[in-house]
Amino acid sequence: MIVGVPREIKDNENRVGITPSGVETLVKAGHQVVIEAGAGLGSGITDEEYVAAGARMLPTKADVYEQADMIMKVKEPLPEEYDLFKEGQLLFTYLHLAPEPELTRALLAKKVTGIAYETIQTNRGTLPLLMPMSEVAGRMSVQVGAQFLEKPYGGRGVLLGGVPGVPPAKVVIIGGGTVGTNAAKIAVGMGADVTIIDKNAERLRYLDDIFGSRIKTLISTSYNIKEAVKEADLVIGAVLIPGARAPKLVTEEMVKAMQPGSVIVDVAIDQGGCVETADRVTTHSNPIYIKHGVIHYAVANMPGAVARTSTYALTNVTLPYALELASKGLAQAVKDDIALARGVNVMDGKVTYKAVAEALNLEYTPLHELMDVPVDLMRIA
Ligand SMILES: NC(=O)C1=CN([C@@H]2O[C@H](COP(=O)(O)OP(=O)(O)OC[C@H]3O[C@@H](n4cnc5c(N)ncnc54)[C@H](O)[C@@H]3O)[C@@H](O)[C@H]2O)C=CC1
Ligand SMILES: CC(=O)C(=O)O
Repeated sequence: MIVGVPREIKDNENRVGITPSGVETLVKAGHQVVIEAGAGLGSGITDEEYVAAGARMLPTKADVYEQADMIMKVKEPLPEEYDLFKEGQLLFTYLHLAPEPELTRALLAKKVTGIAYETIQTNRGTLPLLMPMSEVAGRMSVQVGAQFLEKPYGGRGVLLGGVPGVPPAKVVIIGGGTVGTNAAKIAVGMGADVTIIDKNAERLRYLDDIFGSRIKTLISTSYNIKEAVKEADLVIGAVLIPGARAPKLVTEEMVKAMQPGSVIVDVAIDQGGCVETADRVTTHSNPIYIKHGVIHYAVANMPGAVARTSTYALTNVTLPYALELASKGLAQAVKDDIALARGVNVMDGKVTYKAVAEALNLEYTPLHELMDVPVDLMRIA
């Protein structure tokens, strides 16, 4: 198979879909890898390193899309890439289709098979291709939140850890999964007063076990969220229902009740955001806006800012699946690996992931109607 890796074009997206080590693995398995010139530079990887590992560099993105059977990248394609899709091409990347009707339409029209990193899910319910980037974004969320709480950045002028004689800042994390846990690690380390809210009591029990008395936990109800958010200096949105639009748990009224200069980092913005007033996606170039006096940070590719770390963390987990797809072909790969099958969001002009179809009000075609996969594919043990 020819695997193609284009350069990322989202604002300040410095990650790349493959490393030289990944190129070597694919080439040794008998595949060809074509990479857009300069694709790795943002992550500190030169064209020469790719060539030494066995890749062919191509001058333009169009060349890569034209030659590749499978496109392997990081972020969802942007409108200028839609015309480059080839019918039947495999697209292996983060897709986040629920808030992206136009991209979904383009993939359906070109009959591209879109395999979304973020919905590949094991039988235990874990999301192995989302996890490393959630670790990065969770850790970053507290870093950026602490920065924007500083007065010169428009914040309340509050130091996360406080100092002796002055209490620490209150950090409220909504969603205690990978992002939430990693945010809590950093916030606790900085000495903040941390509350984690989740709908899953088992998860809260686990977090209570690992953090002990250094955090407070709250079950997710609208009342608890309202009371916690009112007092918060920093709110971190970290909920996820795989594939679906994020539920709007923090309402505009709750945001109005926050102190001016407090900060919201809605990490879940890639799935539409869990804060009602996080009504637009921001970029690394222009990361915040202010609404009701509260700073909103809603960057959908946070790990792109720490590209070197993130590229290696991401490709550690994507490569084994890419190798399965390239070596076995789609049909055999999804038959053999149910986690990978759960990643198929669109194929043959049909939406094959239920939460995406529901979010976009499109017809849903279960994958087992198109491929040899179990009828109860989405049943998580
Ligand atoms: N903006 C960015 O650059 C990045 C965004 N993300 C996004 O961050 C979000 C969170 O990802 P992960 O932590 O990996 O997901 P996860 O699945 O590990 O955790 C999500 C948590 O949300 C909880 N949850 C679901 N509904 C809830 C509700 N109504 N109230 C309270 N809690 C609820 C779940 O119980 C779970 O513990 C996702 O949308 C992910 O795509 C991840 C990485 C980078
Ligand atoms: C998860 C995701 O969307 C990102 O890492 O950019």
